[in-house]
Amino acid sequence: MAKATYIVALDQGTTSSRAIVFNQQAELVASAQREFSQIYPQPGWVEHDPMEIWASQSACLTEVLAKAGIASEQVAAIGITNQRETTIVWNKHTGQPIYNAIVWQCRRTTEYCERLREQGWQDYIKQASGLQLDAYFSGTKLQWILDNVEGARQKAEAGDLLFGTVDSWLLWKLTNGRVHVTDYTNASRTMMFNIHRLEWDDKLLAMLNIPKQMLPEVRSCSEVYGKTNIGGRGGTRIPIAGIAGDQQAALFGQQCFASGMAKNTYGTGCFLLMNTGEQAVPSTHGLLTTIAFGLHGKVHYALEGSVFMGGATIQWLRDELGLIRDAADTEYFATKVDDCAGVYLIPAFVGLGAPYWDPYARGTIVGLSRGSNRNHIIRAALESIAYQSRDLLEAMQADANIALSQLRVDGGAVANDFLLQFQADTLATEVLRPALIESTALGAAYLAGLAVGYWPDLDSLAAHHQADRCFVPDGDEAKRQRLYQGWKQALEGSRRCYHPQD
Ligand SMILES: Nc1ncnc2c1ncn2[C@@H]1O[C@H](COP(=O)(O)OP(=O)(O)O)[C@@H](O)[C@H]1O
Ligand SMILES: O=P(O)(O)OC[C@H](O)CO
Repeated sequence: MAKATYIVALDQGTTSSRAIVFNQQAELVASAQREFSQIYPQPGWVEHDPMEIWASQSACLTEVLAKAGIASEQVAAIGITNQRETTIVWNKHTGQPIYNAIVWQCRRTTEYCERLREQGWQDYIKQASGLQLDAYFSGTKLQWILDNVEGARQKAEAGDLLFGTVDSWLLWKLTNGRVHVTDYTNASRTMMFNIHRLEWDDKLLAMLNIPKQMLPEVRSCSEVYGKTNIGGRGGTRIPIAGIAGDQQAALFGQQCFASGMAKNTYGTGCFLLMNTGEQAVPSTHGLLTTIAFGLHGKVHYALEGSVFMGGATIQWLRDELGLIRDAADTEYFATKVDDCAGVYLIPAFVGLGAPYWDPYARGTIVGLSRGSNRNHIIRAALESIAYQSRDLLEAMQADANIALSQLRVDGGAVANDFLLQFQADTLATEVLRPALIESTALGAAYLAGLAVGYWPDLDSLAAHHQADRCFVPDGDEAKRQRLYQGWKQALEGSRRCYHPQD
């Protein structure tokens, strides 16, 4: 009898690398996870060691196969999903990175962005790349490396250096330096890619002074890019057949294949993506236009809103205020009070992301009275996650003119029933939690499996999306509006509390 085969997803996140084995029913068979170092050389700067990323990711791959008890020839394909925007430059002859990876959270190029804004580039960037002019994206990070690492620019111009987001770096390592490729979703986060023409944009490259020869070739999200040898020379050669940035992979894993479907991932931050079909919808409400996936010769676009402080707000309650011992405790405390009693917490600790893009806003707690207690503050923190997501969805619906019928959710914080019920109430929309919340890894597995015929087509995946629970809105419209108005007022206050001239 032929042995069963599996798909392995490599999920390279901001704080850990993971590998997950899925079977043909899209069930999780085994997983392995390794954390790696976060490097903070200066306030606002964030780096990773690319070699540690690779070491942790390849160790997870070996470990997960051992845990699952499967031989490498039973792996039908590998899919890669990754933290996006994080920028790596390496020497193509030696395979050595020339600098640490500059992480998506790193703000070191804010001044580069200010300069580009003064030069009037903002509109062109938005029109060509779909992005806001911000240090979040790879373009200015790559420019910084070429400007600041000795000899980098000359080497890049001589064709000795390669650039990649984390997917490209892993693929290059997995194929022993043979394949230098990225996919549409990762390319669409670089601020160098034209999302309409589906090619590197010469004008943006000139603006950033980036030599084109260091960029990877851009391919679809589901095809065989190359093969990796597990078990060294002479070992089994496994196709690497799927790539997508982690938020796009989650959208795919949640099976939001049709226009108008949306998912929200509640991790450290929150990332809300809505599929807008084959049409790239420009945002006039502070969102990003990005590529959802490229498959079978077609590209689907998405509107995206990202919130910097999601579950991280809960970590702040735990680590800085000491109000809770464990993130899960928040549900117990929040439900000890009937409502927030007018207390709002605005977690603008690092400014505000979409749809406000205000780097100068600061965190506030407002509405405190003599009777306010820690339950109200904990509840306000959870509610802030839901309100920020509502801000995104309101912007999305205004941009795309689509009324959402259901929001699919995933990420660590969706274990919290209170949060999801409150989210459904404030959106007046059903919130659906799937049985398997590993949507990101599942999305990468689907993409790889589709490429090698492990799953024949999108329809064949439908049976694998199982609901765990659907949170139905309470229908109290007056309360919904009143509470949200309070949030909006509190938010305006947080934007006035610090100013660059201060
Ligand atoms: N039960 C819970 N209630 C609220 N927040 C939670 C809960 N469990 C985890 N979190 C939050 O979710 C985040 C972890 O989610 P995860 O998806 O692992 O994040 P990431 O992938 O960004 O590292 C943490 O910020 C944590 O505070
Ligand atoms: O690694 P995560 O899950 O925090 O996701 C990071 C995002 O891709 C950044 O855009």
